[in-house]
Amino acid sequence: MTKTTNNLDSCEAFAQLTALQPVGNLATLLTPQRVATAQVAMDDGMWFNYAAKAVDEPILQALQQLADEQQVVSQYRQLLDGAVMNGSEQRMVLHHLTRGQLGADVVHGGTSLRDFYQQQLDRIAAFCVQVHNGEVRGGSGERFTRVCQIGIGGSDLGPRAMYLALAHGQRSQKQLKLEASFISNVDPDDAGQVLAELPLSRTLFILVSKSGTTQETLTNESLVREALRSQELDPARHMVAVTSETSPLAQSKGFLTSFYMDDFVGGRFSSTSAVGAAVLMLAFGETVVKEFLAGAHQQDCLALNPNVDENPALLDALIGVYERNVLGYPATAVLPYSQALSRFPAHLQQLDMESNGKSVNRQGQAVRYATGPVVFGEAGTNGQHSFYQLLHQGTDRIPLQFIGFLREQGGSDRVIQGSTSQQKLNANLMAQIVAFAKGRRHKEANKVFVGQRPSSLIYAAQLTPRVLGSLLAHFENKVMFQGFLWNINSFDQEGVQLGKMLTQQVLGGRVEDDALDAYCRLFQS
Ligand SMILES: O=P(O)(O)OC[C@H]1O[C@H](O)[C@H](O)[C@@H](O)[C@@H]1O
Repeated sequence: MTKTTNNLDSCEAFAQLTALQPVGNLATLLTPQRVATAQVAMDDGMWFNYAAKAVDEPILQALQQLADEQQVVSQYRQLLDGAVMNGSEQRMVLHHLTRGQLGADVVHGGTSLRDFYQQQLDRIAAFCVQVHNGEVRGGSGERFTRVCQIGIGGSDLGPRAMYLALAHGQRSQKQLKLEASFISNVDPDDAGQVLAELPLSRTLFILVSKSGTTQETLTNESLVREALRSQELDPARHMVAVTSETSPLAQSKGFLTSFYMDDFVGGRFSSTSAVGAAVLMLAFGETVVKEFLAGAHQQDCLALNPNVDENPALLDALIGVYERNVLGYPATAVLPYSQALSRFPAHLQQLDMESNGKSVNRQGQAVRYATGPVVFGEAGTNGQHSFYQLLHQGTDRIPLQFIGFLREQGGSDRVIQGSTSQQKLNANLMAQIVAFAKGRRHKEANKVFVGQRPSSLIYAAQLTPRVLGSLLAHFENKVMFQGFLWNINSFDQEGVQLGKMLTQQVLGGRVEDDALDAYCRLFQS
């Protein structure tokens, strides 16, 4: 029997890990020397620093053994080579291939899928040139100056977070080609508000849906088409589609052109496929997107290293499993000290919680241990004035994932009252790490900080396109490794289906459940 199907609680290394003495005092562990050395290079001057994590040498060694016993890097290699890692849907998992080849040539239906993904990127690049130079124009003959993506879940969160992460920097360097907006929610106020602000005759819409069947997206598509028609604009000259080749959308007419992904790229892992590339290339051009993809590919390469002290995503994943399954922490907070990453926590919520929010293993049996944590977050320092109270003094201990940069993106930083805004931002970040770890004694009970709140820090000189790609892939790979460690399928998402089915009953007037029927009556008035 192969080891790759082992549950976490049947691993010898997990038993050893559980038997180890936890770190007694994070405050004393956090020495200056540890701050300077407890880190793993992520390349491009980027680091994963785990100095303020409650893991000492024996724990790290046990984590290495756990990674070895669960053969997580060899599972990653199998995934890269095109093994069916999404067993419940009988699918390969190929998002890494959208940004480079690391394993065997993966061929499906006679086509090399690396070639397929690259061709789609090339087609998008060629189309973007035509839009940018005015060869492709809107129905009234005007040049496109805006782009608006219609999509939800993985067809919104990642691309939107990536766009927002780069827009200010690109705008300040006068490199922003088209400003982007997004419509996702089926709430009519979402489309209503975005459409009211857009110059429709100059707007190109990208309809993004992998399945081509998502209710919210198709509803919003209709609203957009109606809005265009109401201004006597031909919707077919204002809309492109991004979808999987097998979806109903792939057959439909009424688009300037269509770009494709396939069933082997999960929605939440699709930012580096045509799903993210279309809006990012329209907004920033091909060079920026190539840099972004190169950063992601670089992390994918690092993730092949079996040594945890040289593989940041694996180390991050293992520490997360230790905190979840040995220390029993229920959640994790993502705290980027960068306004550009304001939607990054929202993307990670889907990435992590939709992937690892599972209770059965890959053999379909219930697991008897905790899997994915609750993930939430907010850009610093905004979070400090909101939920940090609970993080500092609440009854749950919640591990923290800080992200920070030496320099801002926009070049507008200036000294105000003795320090620049970036210096203030980073002073807050550093202060928080130490406050969380070390706490403070006080004679008044409500002013005591017990500390012992672990955190890690990813930092780099600046949030460039390449660094952004690295960050994205780091978390994708962390989530993947955690799924392997927990022996769960991180690549399906059945948890969304029940609600969808009941929604259809409500809309079709065929409600079977009496409580749901009662709720329907509440909303009738
Ligand atoms: O891209 P689409 O097929 O429209 O799917 C959009 C989203 O909806 C689904 O309900 C899934 O939970 C998500 O994983 C997916 O990203």
